[in-house]
Parts: sequence; C-alpha cells; structure tokens
Amino acid sequence: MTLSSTDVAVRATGLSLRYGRTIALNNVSFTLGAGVTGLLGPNGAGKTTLLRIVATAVNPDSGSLSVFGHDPLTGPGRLAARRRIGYLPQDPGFHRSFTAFEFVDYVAILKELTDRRRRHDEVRRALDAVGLSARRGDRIRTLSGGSRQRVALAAALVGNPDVLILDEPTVGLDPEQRMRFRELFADLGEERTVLLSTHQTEDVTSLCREVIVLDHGGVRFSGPPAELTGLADGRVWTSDARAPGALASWRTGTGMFRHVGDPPVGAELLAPTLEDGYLTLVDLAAAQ
Ligand SMILES: Nc1ncnc2c1ncn2[C@@H]1O[C@H](COP(=O)(O)OP(=O)(O)OP(=O)(O)O)[C@@H](O)[C@H]1O
Repeated sequence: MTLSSTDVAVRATGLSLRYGRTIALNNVSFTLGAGVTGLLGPNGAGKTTLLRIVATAVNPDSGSLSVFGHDPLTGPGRLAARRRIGYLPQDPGFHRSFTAFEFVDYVAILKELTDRRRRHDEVRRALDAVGLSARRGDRIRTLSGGSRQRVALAAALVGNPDVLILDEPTVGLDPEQRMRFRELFADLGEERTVLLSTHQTEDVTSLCREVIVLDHGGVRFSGPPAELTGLADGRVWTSDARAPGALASWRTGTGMFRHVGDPPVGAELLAPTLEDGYLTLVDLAAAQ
C-alpha cells in the first residue's frame, strides 16, 4: 500500500510507561506518515521503550495507539497491527548457528507465512533487498556486524510491512556500511512509514522528513530536521580562542575554534548543523 504524504499510519496519544519508580515515557503524542521519521534523544530518554510500544511488544500504562486504524491494545487489533509492522530491535536475538536464510525463514513462520514455497520466495526477496543474496547460506556467527544488521533488517522486512520500526540499526557500523544502510532506508521510506531511532544526527539530516526528540520520557521537539537545525541559528560561531561559557567549544582541524552557545557581540557566525540544533534544544530544556 502506498501512503500519500498526508496519510497518518500511526497515531500515538498520551503514551506513558513506568518501570517501578522510573518514568520511561510521560504523555508522549505524535503521528507518523509516509517517509522516514528520526527519533533522537540522550541515553535513557525513552526511545527504545517508545519503539517497543509502537511495535506492540509492550503495552503502555496509559494512552492510546492506532496503527492504520487498528488498536493494538485489543486482541484482534494487536494482530491486525502486527501484520502491518516490521521491527528491528536493538538486540535481534539471533540463533547464531542458523544461516541467514534459516533465521529470516524462522521469522517469516512467526509472521504466519505458512505456504512454504511462497514463504521461501519472500525470504529470498527480503535477503535480496538488503544485498545478502550471496551470503544467505552463511551461518550468522560467521558474518560481520554489518551483515548481521542486514539479516536483522531482512527479518524486519519479510512479509513486506507498511510500517518499519528500527532501533539504532547503524550502531557500530563503519562509514561505508552506514551509507549503504542510509540508501536502503531512503528507498524503504519511499513507500512506507519508517521510524528510525539513532544517535547519528547525520542520518537524520540526510534521510528524515520529520524528527522527534525525546528527553526524560517527553517529546521536546517534533518537526522537520531543518527546523531543529534552525534552533541554533545565530548560536554557532568561530574564533581563534576557546570560549569557556559556550555549551560546546573545540579547536577544529583548521586551528580555529568552533563554539555553540551565546555568541559575544560581533562574533563571526557559522551555519549550524542539526547536531548544533539538538544540543541547543537539550540545553534549553535542561535550563527550564
Ligand atoms: N526493563 C527495564 N526495567 C527498569 N528500567 C528500565 C527498563 N528498560 C528501560 N528502563 C529505564 O527506562 C528509561 C528509558 O529507557 P530506554 O531504554 O527506553 O531509553 P533509550 O532512550 O532507548 O536509551 P539508549 O539511547 O541508551 O538506548 C531509562 O531510565 C532506563 O534505565
């Protein structure tokens, strides 16, 4: 199914979840449409918890969720929602002695693809989509980290879900592999809804139509990446000396210093990056 740019695939309203005394999510609301939405936030902000709720792996304590109009908090709604969702968790729980094909086939069985012939075609399609056709008979324990992440992505893709939930899929990958994954996610986002949790601000700049920033379990920002970058307009500058009062200040390879924060009068301003916008946002939130 192809979504138009205004269709809503996922609607989350007032999601909250506690682990004992820890408030992991507090009244989180957002909608997801077509394309890639980035999820940024400091360690412990609640990103994995949020993805697990959207993937229907855990229920929130309160709030509601709709996936293509299905309510995953009811039995039939959960099944209908799960049929539309592919999830790449932080730890995919591989059986390392399985081959890539066997693992994706195993996930396909869990996804109710019962006809063996059609299932095997679909497993081959998913492995092909992530560029692993030639390695499908290799045991997972013999694969590199990048290839393992591809197997995990193929498992998320099997059954051709409309919503993909990806929890830090590029962590630990080298720059070339990260770029390859970006290509894949951009292609996937053309016809699907992709929610991508990452610590890589470049992933968000280069891929995402929207970005959500979570901090201490709450949504601190939601909007286009350029708007997040814009929060640091007029707050990034260069000089030949350290600026002790800045949020961040370092000597670059050119020998000049780059600073983010409140600039002095007459400072030579630089164009901000999304990372500068993110830093400014998290700092402003901390000051409140
Ligand atoms: N199973 C659990 N039991 C108790 N506390 C938990 C559990 N899972 C997460 N937490 C806590 O809930 C909060 C949110 O955790 P979560 O893993 O969702 O954050 P995150 O943004 O994904 O972090 P990271 O970027 O480090 O992966 C943290 O304070 C974490 O310690």
